[in-house]
Parts: sequence; C-alpha cells; structure tokens
Amino acid sequence: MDDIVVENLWKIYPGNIAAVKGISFKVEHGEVFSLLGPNGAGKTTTISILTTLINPTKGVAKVGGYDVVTQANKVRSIIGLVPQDVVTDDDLSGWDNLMIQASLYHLPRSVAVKRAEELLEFMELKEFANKKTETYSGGMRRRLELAAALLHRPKILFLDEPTLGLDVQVRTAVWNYINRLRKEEDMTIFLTTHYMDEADKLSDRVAIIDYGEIKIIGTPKELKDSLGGDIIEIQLISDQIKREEVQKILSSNGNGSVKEVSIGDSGLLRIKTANGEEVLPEIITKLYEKGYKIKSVDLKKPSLDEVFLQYTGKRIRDSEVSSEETRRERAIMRRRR
Ligand SMILES: Nc1ncnc2c1ncn2[C@@H]1O[C@H](COP(=O)(O)OP(=O)(O)OP(=O)(O)O)[C@@H](O)[C@H]1O
Repeated sequence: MDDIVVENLWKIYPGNIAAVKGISFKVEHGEVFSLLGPNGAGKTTTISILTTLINPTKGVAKVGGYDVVTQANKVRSIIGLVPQDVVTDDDLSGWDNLMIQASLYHLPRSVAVKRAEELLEFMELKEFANKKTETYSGGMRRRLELAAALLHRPKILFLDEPTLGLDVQVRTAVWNYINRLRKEEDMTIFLTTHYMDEADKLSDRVAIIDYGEIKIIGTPKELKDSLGGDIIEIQLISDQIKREEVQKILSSNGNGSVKEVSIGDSGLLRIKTANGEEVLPEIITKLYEKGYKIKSVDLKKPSLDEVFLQYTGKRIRDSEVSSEETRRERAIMRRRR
C-alpha cells in the first residue's frame, strides 16, 4: 500500500515564485524515503504541503489515503512532524514539553504519561526529563523533538532536515534512533536532507530535487549504479607517455569491465569500470612493467554526491550547508533569549 501519493504537485508563492513544479512520487508503507536537494530546492515546501501546513497551488497529494487539502484533519491525526526549526520550549523541562505536545493531540493523561516514559527511555533522555531544555545539547533537543512527534503513535513520520546543524557524531547517533524506529515500529518515514551520506545511510529510496523538480528517484544503490561504476585515477610521473601503449594497457583489463578511459596531457589516466578493486592492480602492474612511474592512485566509488552532480550539473556546496546550519543555530539562539 502507498502511504504517500503525490501527483503533479505545484506550489507557486506570491510573486510568481514556483517552489515546486509538478512533482510526482509514491512512498510505500514501511519505507524510509528521502527528498534530497540543496537550499531552496523545494524540500520544505513539499513536506509542508504533505503535513497540511500549506496548500498546494495545483495537483494532488494524499497521505495515508487522505487528501491533504480536503481531509487535512484526518491527515494530521496519523502523522508526526519534526520541523526544521526548534520547537521545544526552553523554559520547560523535557517532560513538560512532552505533556504539552500530548495535550495538543488530546491524549488522555494516563496514556500520555506512559508513552512519554517509554519514549524518553527509547531516546535515552530519561535522566534529563526534569531538566529545562535550555540545558540540552543540540542532539538531545532533536531526540526530544522526535519523542514529541511520536507521542500519538503516528503511522507516518515526517522529518525536515533531522540532523541540520548537529555535529558529525551527534548526527550518527540521531541516525541510529531513526534506524531503530524503522526496525521496531511499523512506520513510514519521509525525510528531507541536503546531506548525501544521510540520504544514503537511512533511505530505502531517494528522490533528488532541484529547482522544484524531481531529477531522479531510486534506491541509493540504483542511483549510484546508474553512474556506471567506479572511477580510477592514476597520475603518472613520466611526461613521455606513449599514448597508444597506455591506451592498450588501460583498455585490455578487467575482462571487459573497463568502460571508458581517458589520458590527460598532464599524465592523468581516468578509467571508468564496474569493479575498480579488480582492475586497479592489473593496470598498475602492467604500467610498471612498461616502465611508467606512478605518482598517485585514487579509486573513487560512486557516491550520491556524484549522482547529484550527474543529474543537476552541480555539487551541493559547503557554503549552502553552512548557511543552513547558521540559520538553525540562530533559531536556537532566538529561543534562548
Ligand atoms: N513563503 C514563501 N514565500 C515566497 N517564497 C518562498 C516561501 N517559502 C519558500 N519560498 C521560496 O521557494 C523556494 C523553495 O523553498 P523551500 O524552503 O521549499 O526549499 P528547501 O529545499 O526546503 O530549502 P531550505 O532547506 O533552505 O528551506 C525557494 O526559492 C524559497 O525562497
């Protein structure tokens, strides 16, 4: 069964800003699905439509079988959302934050208490439950926000940039919680991210979005395989390269698994192959045998980063990442004031 169905969805903001341009995709029950894209690609707009925070301009979106516009209340009752901005109240304890969230969902007190206890345990926050959240680290806040979104046992969980602004170790810890959720709960998870490794590690399937359009959808493996394999780069020292000889060495290897070779003027050899580990030693041995000296060797396995480059013509730049991180940090600071 499909938990999320999106068909030809558009969002045009005032000023004729087309944030989402006719996207379509489906998410099956139990899947972890990532929308991966840079700043301004349309990720938050899409998740906001799916969680009924804003209406689409055109097209259809159904969540859990309910239409997000005409059956918004039904949608809200079956989803959990961890938004990008910090939503915990710093002046309250973790426990009180959860109780407020429970009252928003009209959970009976006894049910709320039981679930809050379970979730604080699950998120390893039990011993901090009575501390004000202003004392929490970024990772603890995210875990509390996850707990809050899970109180009413949603069928479908939406996470907008779940690890934005967290440092690498804390990100890995949050990933572990998300992975545990997926294993232990019968839940569909939809997340947005601009971190390639996050999309790769967490998702069953990834959709790459850029300028409001979906460029490609598939499992991380399918997307990486679509690039056609590994890339070997060998920098030769010798400036007297016999091109024909080198060409022959490069092309005659790997039982036909070598797909493309190029020889740069500076002695940089590039080989595209399905199995880099097997091909590399053979090529190096043959180059040595012919007297070529090697300065460096690099075996690049395909990554979602390369996939992104292939389908959008650009990389997600560090500057974009850091500006987003700054934004989240600023939001935390605002709450602290
Ligand atoms: N309320 C709004 N009014 C006008 N334009 C908007 C509004 N919200 C978003 N946009 C614009 O729509 C485009 C998509 O924004 P969106 O926030 O959905 O992207 P995103 O991929 O989530 O990026 P980010 O992570 O930076 O939010 C951007 O050009 C953005 O400036």
